[in-house]
Amino acid sequence: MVAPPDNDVLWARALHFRYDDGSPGLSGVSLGVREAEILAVSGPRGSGKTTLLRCLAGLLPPHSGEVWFNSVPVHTMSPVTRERLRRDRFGWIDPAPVLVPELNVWENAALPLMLRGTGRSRARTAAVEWLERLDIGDRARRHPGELTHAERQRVCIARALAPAPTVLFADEPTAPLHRVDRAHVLRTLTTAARSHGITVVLATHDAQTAALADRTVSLLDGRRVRTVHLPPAPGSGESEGRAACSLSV
Ligand SMILES: Nc1ncnc2c1ncn2[C@@H]1O[C@H](COP(=O)(O)OP(=O)(O)OP(=O)(O)O)[C@@H](O)[C@H]1O
Repeated sequence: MVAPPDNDVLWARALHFRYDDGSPGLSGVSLGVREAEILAVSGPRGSGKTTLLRCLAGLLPPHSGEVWFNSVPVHTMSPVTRERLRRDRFGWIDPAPVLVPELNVWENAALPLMLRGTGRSRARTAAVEWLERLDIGDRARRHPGELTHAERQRVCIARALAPAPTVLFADEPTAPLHRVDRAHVLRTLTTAARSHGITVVLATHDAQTAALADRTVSLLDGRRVRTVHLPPAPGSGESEGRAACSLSV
């Protein structure tokens, strides 16, 4: 095993993953994520973004390849150790909001902190602070069933940020939001990450969202690719746009 570079908080080498039904999820993806970096993973639907995030977060063990977190191998960890790593160091935002219906909004947002052992009162303070930053502080005592879909997603984002994870995996985090809402929530998320030194791995198929990141890696059919914009063909007008092609890297 080759140890990863010191300044990469996450490092993956030659990840391969195939689903039980034979669908190829990843075919040899390597990448490094630097500390406090916001890295966008872009690509069309089905290109492997979710699969890559799940492998990096220790949710899916790759069939081959390596994942390292802060120079510690994740791919050889026992399931219990990986679970503890996810609980204590990682945050996760899904494209659709999933909350515990029996708990109110602040209890939902405080849940990961309480699972880490933070007392109820401190956890509530931290959760409410994040709910306020995301403009839903006034819903803190409501239950998820009383919220709109977009409000529930904001709660999920507050829940992921409240414990200040070392790495936040955000899989299309603003998919359920309207365009105006989306810009505000993304700005809150990226500003929070930058001010707290949180590393973010953000899956998105939206170029505007990817533009907020420090760097983008692109996937196509489970492989990393580089998109090259070709100059317009001689004689064609600018209005016809520019062709692009993807090269495996
Ligand atoms: N649970 C699953 N079982 C079987 N195949 C799957 C499963 N999840 C994903 N796949 C397949 O693996 C490939 C990569 O899917 P993945 O969800 O990682 O892509 P994605 O880029 O995140 O797509 P999207 O933007 O639609 O979420 C696709 O061909 C997909 O159909």
